[in-house]
Amino acid sequence: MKTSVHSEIGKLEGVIVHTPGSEVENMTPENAERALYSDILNLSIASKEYAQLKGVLQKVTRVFEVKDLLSVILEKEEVRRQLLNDICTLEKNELSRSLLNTPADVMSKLLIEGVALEKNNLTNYLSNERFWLRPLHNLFFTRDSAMGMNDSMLVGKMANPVRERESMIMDAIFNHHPEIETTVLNPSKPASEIQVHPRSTIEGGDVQIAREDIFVIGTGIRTSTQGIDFIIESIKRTKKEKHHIIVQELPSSPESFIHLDMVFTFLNTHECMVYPPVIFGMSRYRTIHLEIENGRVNKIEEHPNIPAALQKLGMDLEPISCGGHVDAWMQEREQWHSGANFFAFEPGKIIGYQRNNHTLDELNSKGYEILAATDVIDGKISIDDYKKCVVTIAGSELARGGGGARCMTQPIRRAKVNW
Ligand SMILES: NC(=O)NCCC[C@H](N)C(=O)O
Repeated sequence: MKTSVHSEIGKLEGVIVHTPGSEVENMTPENAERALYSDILNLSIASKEYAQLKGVLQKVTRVFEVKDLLSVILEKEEVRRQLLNDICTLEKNELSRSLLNTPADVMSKLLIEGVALEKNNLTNYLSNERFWLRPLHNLFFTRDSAMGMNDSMLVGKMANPVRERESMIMDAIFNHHPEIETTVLNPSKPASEIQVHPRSTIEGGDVQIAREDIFVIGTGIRTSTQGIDFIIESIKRTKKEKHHIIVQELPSSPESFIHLDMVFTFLNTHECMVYPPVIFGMSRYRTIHLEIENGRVNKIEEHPNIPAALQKLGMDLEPISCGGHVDAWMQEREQWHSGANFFAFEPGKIIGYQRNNHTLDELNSKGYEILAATDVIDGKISIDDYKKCVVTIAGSELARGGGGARCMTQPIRRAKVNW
């Protein structure tokens, strides 16, 4: 499959996900924060909820699992050696011979779920660590570790060490999987002529492809301005035609504002979801438009907000309020549980959490039919019968991990949009 992501809403043709496994439970309240969770999760409940997301995706597109993709590339001796070596160097572990010799599918599982620390010497006996290789608690948020940008896959440069192995795995998959054809752009392995600032970080939750020539990117605690400068440099070097980057500054707290997609997502050709206090509130969080053409930045100017900046570029978007438009408390409560984090699998057809009632009522008042994922999966209703709909998934446990439907999906191919 050739990767191609020219929008946030084009009909989905391929998506990478990760079904959560034991890695989401392998933490205590004390280290949940280190794992970047707001709470600890119960896997058996999370699995049932996740099955709803995956079940809906399987109805509409081709779904790839990270674990399977990884198993395939680990069959190649030089790939497994290189990847394990890179991981051990990064995580300051000695290369494990026994891990290197495990079958590909077992190794894939271990690289995701972690390897327990053997209490076989004094240091290990006294260590407070439970794992020699830590579990990838956040892998089910596949959105963040790599992102489709037109015909390339940009590998994330994660802001927190606990997520760095995720982007290494994605880099290896995109470079070596026989079924995926793409150009990989990786700020950790830049082309020789591009300087990457040591403070560069980029996570997919912040990067949105509004249109082939317009990227909307959040900057805050996860994606640094230096990370966005890397994207600008790459565009300068590879594209002659005019491209636009709209940068949205984000608050650094609470943790529900980590990524742009927690406060702003595209829903349709003419509609977007917004968390009003951040997107429209009187604040010091600026919206900055950079225009790039013929290898240089032509223009940098500020706009009142993202929809206003997009309107100047010919994209007229009606904002729909997360939490409804009446009560600021409801907006705040529903944003906290990823109420603005929708995933579009076709223009006007989106997936989101069932729990955010006020947001769903607001969408319904704008013509979105509310469909239960279970009914879609069971074939009781067909998505094709609706022009606009929101398919709702259960999300009591999943939301505690800190993300929603957009965070849990990494589209690699979408059809072009008929604007
Ligand atoms: N795009 C997103 O907003 N992803 C959610 C990531 C949540 C995860 N616990 C993290 O803090 O990285």
